[in-house]
Amino acid sequence: MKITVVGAGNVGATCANCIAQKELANEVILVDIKEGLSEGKALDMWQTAPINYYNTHVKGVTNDYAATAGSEVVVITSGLPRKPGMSRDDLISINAGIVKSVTENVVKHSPDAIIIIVSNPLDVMTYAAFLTAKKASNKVFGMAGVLDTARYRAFLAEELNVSPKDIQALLMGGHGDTMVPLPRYTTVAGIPVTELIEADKLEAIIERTKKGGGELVNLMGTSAWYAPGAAAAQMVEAIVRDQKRIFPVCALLNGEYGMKDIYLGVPVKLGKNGIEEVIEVKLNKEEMELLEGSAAAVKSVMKVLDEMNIM
Ligand SMILES: NC(=O)C1=CN([C@@H]2O[C@H](COP(=O)(O)OP(=O)(O)OC[C@H]3O[C@@H](n4cnc5c(N)ncnc54)[C@H](O)[C@@H]3O)[C@@H](O)[C@H]2O)C=CC1
Ligand SMILES: O=C([O-])CC(=O)C(=O)O
Repeated sequence: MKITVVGAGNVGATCANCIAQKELANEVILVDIKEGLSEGKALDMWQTAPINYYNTHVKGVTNDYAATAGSEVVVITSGLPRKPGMSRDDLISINAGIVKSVTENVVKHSPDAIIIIVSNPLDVMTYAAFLTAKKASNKVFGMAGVLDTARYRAFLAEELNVSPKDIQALLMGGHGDTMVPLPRYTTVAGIPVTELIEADKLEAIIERTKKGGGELVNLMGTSAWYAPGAAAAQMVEAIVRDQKRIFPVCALLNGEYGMKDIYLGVPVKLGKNGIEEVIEVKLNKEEMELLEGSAAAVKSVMKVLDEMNIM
């Protein structure tokens, strides 16, 4: 079992480290364009193996896709992160070209790989990778919902003073400020969250979740990496261990939720075949309107991709 992570920056290195610590593969290849960066980070990680007690060997390479050949899962994190004052969508002109060229290289050497996109703007970059890879959409999808629900669950756990392990939640839509946390599908050990928290406090948590990425960008001057890296690794785990986990994932819709030809966050079943099912939960009128609003925001960024004419 070989897994590749492209981009040895903050998110990619964290993701590779999580994959190694969970022993999800014999070998993890970490790729970057910056000479020495992936080699150095991989060597540093490998030196934690005797301390953290794992066998997975992380190897770093500079732009050498031959070393990634035969990977079963590839996580693409290469691209610029945003700075304070920017939106994720502002990254499109640079990141679209990066995601396209990286995807071409990945597919050339690992034609059967399942590809998970992390680069922003997430929904549109995942669509770009799908167009480039020319693979079935169950094998090309994006990570955002696992992270966004983790933020939502962490905020709720803190407010309610309960274990984050006991919070189950669903969040749909694009990975932007229009994302749609769903209180009707949020429980604390099976208890509807609305029975445990005042409406105004829940609303404040929903608003904080929607802007959760921006909160961290403002604090650090660049975007988050611990939770994003761990979230992508959790998706890899569901695939390589064929766990049939239900996660919100950025998936191509083909009529589900009345939408087509758009990548959007929806609940799916993840297993060894990648997306094994897109789950259609019942949404009420208000929830559906929010999801449609989020889809419209993603479509407006898809238009920019179209205008750039690089796909
Ligand atoms: N989907 C999500 O929920 C999240 C997405 N992100 C996105 O992930 C991306 C990476 O973020 P960070 O790791 O913080 O950035 P970073 O700047 O720390 O790392 C990015 C790495 O990509 C490398 N790179 C650039 N072009 C490349 C190419 N053609 N081939 C290989 N490597 C290349 C850079 O050299 C750099 O090391 C950003 O676009 C960010 O917005 C970040 C957090 C969450
Ligand atoms: O906010 C950003 O730019 C990075 C990201 O997608 C997140 O942390 O949710």
